[in-house]
Amino acid sequence: MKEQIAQIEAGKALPLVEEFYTIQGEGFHTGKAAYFIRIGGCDIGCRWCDSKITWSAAMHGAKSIEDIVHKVLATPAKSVVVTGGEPTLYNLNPLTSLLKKHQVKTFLETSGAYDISGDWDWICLSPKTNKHPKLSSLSKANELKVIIYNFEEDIAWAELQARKVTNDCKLYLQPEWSRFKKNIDDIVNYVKTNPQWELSLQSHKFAGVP
Ligand SMILES: C[S@@+](CC[C@H](N)C(=O)[O-])C[C@H]1O[C@@H](n2cnc3c(N)ncnc32)[C@H](O)[C@@H]1O
Ligand SMILES: Nc1nc2[nH]cc(C(=O)O)c2c(=O)[nH]1
Ligand code: SF4
Ligand SMILES: [Mg+2]
Repeated sequence: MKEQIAQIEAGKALPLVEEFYTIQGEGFHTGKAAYFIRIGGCDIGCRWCDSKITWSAAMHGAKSIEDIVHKVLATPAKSVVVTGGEPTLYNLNPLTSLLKKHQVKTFLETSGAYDISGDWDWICLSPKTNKHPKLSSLSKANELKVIIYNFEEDIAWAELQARKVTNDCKLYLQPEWSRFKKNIDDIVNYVKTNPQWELSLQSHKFAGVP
């Protein structure tokens, strides 16, 4: 157990919830094949989180990064999406350098609430009102993806965060899944009026894939 904790602290092993090869369903890279690594542990507590199973890291066994990458390399995947849970709770330097050693592109999904370790080809930051993103993380984002649950208040939150990212950061509004029907018309109208924003759908859920 002590050895496992040391391995996790060093970023040599990570609490793995699941791994799967699928299609990136959301945001800028939508539609491209990608291998997903979902890491356990998150203390942010979004009430609509679709991955609540990840919240307790202790429920998920630690897996060595060599074993994780070995499974990636057994597929034709050219890119890996590291998600969670909140993956930035961990030291991601060893995992990303091993992936890059094998010419695999590294994509991150994060709330931005913690410092970002690792070497990333693409960072998707989805800011949360429960625990605000760090300015240092916002400045690294290639993509800002704001979830719309309460339309008025979440749009205001989206506009506030958009002021803190770089000029070339892509801006997405993504309907919260359970309130899709309630909010989609307002989101579409907002994008038409404010075309700096784009619509991101969770297309994997429509396609029925993980
Ligand atoms: C499960 S989170 C894990 C990564 C990180 N903790 C985060 O929140 O960005 C992955 C992505 O799914 C989004 N998401 C989670 N639940 C959702 C829901 N019910 N509807 C739409 N998007 C959701 C998050 O905002 C995030 O962009
Ligand atoms: N297909 C698919 N695309 C995704 N993009 C971001 C996801 C995530 O949970 O981080 C996700 C996911 O869970 N599945
Ligand atoms: S930050 Fe991400 S994983 Fe954590 S509760 Fe929110 S959506 Fe879920
Ligand atoms: Mg998901």
